Amino acid sequence: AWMDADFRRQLSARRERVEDAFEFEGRKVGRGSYGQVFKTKPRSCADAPAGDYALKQIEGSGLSMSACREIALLRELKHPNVISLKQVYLAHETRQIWLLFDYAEHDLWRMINFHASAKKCNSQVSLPPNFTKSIMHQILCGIHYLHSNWVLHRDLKPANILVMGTTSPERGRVKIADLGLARLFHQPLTPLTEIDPVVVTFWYRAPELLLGARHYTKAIDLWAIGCIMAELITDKPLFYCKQEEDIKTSSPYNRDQLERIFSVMGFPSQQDWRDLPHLPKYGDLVRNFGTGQQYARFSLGRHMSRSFGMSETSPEFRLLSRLLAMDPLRRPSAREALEDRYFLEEPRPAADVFNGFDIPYGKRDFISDSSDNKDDPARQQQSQPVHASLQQYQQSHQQALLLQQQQQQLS
Ligand SMILES: Cc1ccc(-n2nc(C(C)(C)C)cc2NC(=O)NCCCN2CCOCC2)cc1
Repeated sequence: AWMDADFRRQLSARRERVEDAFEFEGRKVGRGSYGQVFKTKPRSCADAPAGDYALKQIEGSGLSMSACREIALLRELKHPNVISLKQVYLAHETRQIWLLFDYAEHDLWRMINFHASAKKCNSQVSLPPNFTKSIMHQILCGIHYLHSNWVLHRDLKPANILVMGTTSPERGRVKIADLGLARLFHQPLTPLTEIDPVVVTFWYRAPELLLGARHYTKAIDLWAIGCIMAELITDKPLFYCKQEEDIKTSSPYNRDQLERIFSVMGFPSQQDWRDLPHLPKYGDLVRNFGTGQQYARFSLGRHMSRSFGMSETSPEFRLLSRLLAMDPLRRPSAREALEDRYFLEEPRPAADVFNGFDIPYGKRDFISDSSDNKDDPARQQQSQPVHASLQQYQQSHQQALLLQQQQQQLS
C-alpha cells in the first residue's frame, strides 16, 4: 500500500468514528434511494455543539458518483436557506460514508398535509397572515443563491423544502434540500389513502419538460416554485394528477399530466408560447389535444378565483401567474420574483415563517427496522396499517387543537 503500515495505523487510531461521536441507534427518520437519515444528538464526549443533527448514511459503499456529487456540491454552498453540510465521516472499515447536517424537523409536504387534513376535520389551524409570503421569500432567496452559483435544483417539491423546528436556533427558517427520489421521510401519520408521493410525481414538472425539452433550466425551477406557492395557498397540489402505479414509460411526455395543466391554465396559443411548435413532443401534443379548443375557457385566474376566491388583481395572484407562465422565457428569474410588489407590501415576509406562533406539527417519527422491509423500498411507506396511522393522526391532531384552544385563551 502506498502509505507505510505504521502511519496508517496511527491515522486509523486517531480518526473520529461516527458511532463514537453520535447516538443514532433506532433513530432512523427516513430512508430513500439516496440512503437513510437518522435524527441524532452528539455524545457528551463529541466536540459538536449541543442540538439535533441529521446523519445521512449514503447508500452503497465507497465514494460513489452520487456521494462525490453531494459532498463536492454541498461543501461549496453556504446560504441560510440552503441545507448546510457540517461534516463528512468516512468509515474506512465498512467504506461507509456519513454526512452530518443541522436537523430540520419539518418540511412543506408534512405541513401542507397537516393543514389539508385539518380542513377535512373542519378545524382550521391558525397561521400567521404572512406565512405563505415568508416561505416563498425564503425559497426564492435560496434558489437565487443556487442559480447564481449555476446550481439547478431540478426536483423542487414540498418534500424538499425543509423548515427548522423550535429547538433550532434558526426556528422557522426554510432550508432547501434534495432528499432523493422516494420521499426520504417516513410519514406514518398521513392516512395512506392520502396523496403519498412514494412514486415520482410529475405535478411540479414544467410543461416544456413534459414536451421533451432536453435540458433543465432555471425557469424549470421557477415553475416548480409557482406550483409550491399555489399549494401553500390552497393546501392542494395545483396540478394533481393520479399516477399509474408503475410508470414504465421513459418518455418525458405524460398526457394525463399535460391534460391537468391545460384544464387549469388553458391551452397555450401561438401568442402565449412562440417556441412551442419547436419542442420535440409537439407532434404528440397536436395528436392528443388538437388545437386545444376544449380548454379555451380555462385560465389560472378562473381556477384560483372560482375554487379559492382569489382576486386576479391581487399581488399574490400576479406573482403566481408570472411564475406559472407556460412559456419558460416569460417566467421571472429568482431575483425578478424577489423584486415583485408582493414582497414589498404589508405584511412583510418574516425570518421565522411561523412568526413566533406555536408550531402545530408533530416531530418526525422514528422508523423501526422491522417495518422497513428492504426488498421493496416503494412498499416501505406502508409500514403501518391505515387505522393505526389514522388513530395516531387523530391523537396528534387533538393535541394540536388543544394547543390552539389554549393559545386562544392566552391571547
Ligand atoms: C446525490 C446528491 C443528493 C443530494 C444532493 N443535494 N443537493 C442539495 C441542494 C439543495 C444544494 C441542491 C442538497 C442535497 N442533499 C441533501 O439535501 N441531503 C439530505 C439532507 C437530509 N436532511 C438534513 C436536514 O435534516 C433533515 C434531513 C446533491 C447530490
